[in-house]
Amino acid sequence: MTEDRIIAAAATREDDAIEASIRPKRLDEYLGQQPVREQLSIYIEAAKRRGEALDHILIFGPPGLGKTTLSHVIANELGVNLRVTSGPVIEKAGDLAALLTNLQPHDVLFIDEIHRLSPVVEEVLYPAMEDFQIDIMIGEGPAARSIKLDLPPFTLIGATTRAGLLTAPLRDRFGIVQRLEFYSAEELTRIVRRSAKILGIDCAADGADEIARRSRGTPRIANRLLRRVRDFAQVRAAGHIDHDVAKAAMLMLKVDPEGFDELDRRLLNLIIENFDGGPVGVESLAAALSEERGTLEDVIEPYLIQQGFLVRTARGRMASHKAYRHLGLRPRKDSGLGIGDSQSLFDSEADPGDQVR
Ligand SMILES: Nc1ncnc2c1ncn2[C@@H]1O[C@H](COP(=O)(O)OP(=O)(O)OP(=O)(O)O)[C@@H](O)[C@H]1O
Ligand SMILES: [Mg+2]
Repeated sequence: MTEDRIIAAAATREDDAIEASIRPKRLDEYLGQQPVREQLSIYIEAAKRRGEALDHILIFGPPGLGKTTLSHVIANELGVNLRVTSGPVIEKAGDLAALLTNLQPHDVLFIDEIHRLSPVVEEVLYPAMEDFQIDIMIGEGPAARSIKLDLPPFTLIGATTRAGLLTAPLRDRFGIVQRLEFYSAEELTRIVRRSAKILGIDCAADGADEIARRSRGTPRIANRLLRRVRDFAQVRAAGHIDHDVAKAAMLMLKVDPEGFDELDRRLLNLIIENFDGGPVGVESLAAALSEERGTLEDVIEPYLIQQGFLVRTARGRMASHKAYRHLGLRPRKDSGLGIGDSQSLFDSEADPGDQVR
């Protein structure tokens, strides 16, 4: 199952527990994502100078890249309260109304998984975002009437792994849209070193580098691998992590030099062996892997695509030459797919199987 993956991008309970100590609180501790940081620092400063609430922000990107962290950072930098909720948790329009009417001026309301809001709740959000007003129904039956309530000016931050699943009217109401990208190995090295320092882990520069390079561009995975390598180092290397110790630990964890685990390799193998290198539709792939389609698309695929191992084409997924080589196989002569053919991560229009959204 995906939850058991050492490199699973979704948060586990252990992650959450350690979270409090290592989650960056200020913009200058939020490493990487340079363009996002630069823009946000300007927007934050400008809103503060004008004494206004910051415009609504939509943050999207694959799991574990720092969406939740960034919203905490934004609220901190603004010096306001952060109220946290998520799309599936807000069941009724009244739940959202209660949250909104309890905000202080300029507060941040963070809605995680905002693509999972119910349509009724979303309707309430539109005037709230646009005019800081909501319409609520008082009473029942013939005596029922609707009244308008004014809200304090606030900032809504919505996070989603799939911007494509948002309805157009909701997406249009965000003044600021930020997409998080996978982190470079250098950025992840800095994140690993920072976390090691906070957690008191003895980790040499080359050890941090090795962990970073196998973290699938994802800070959450980097932090988790750091903890697993620490366990290994404590038992086998007197607690000191260097390049060789990190490498040996990764071998035990079955995380390969590209940061792939067995599931990644199984996916690539499946396309190559069972589907002749592709193209194969995402539904067939998910079924063959016994994984949810959503997990395949949100968690497993994005990094493989970004790194050019997997290619999204109009007719489905294909394994690239890079994938063949990584698995020690010889590319099919006619497959003709180099990395250059890979499409951007969120450009999913090309796959007919994606049009369900
Ligand atoms: N830019 C960053 N610098 C340092 N650490 C980071 C950064 N971004 C994220 N992290 C760390 O990575 C972990 C995961 O981040 P976060 O929970 O914000 O991800 P997310 O995008 O909200 O994931 P999900 O989609 O699962 O909700 C946290 O431990 C956080 O401390
Ligand atoms: Mg999150």
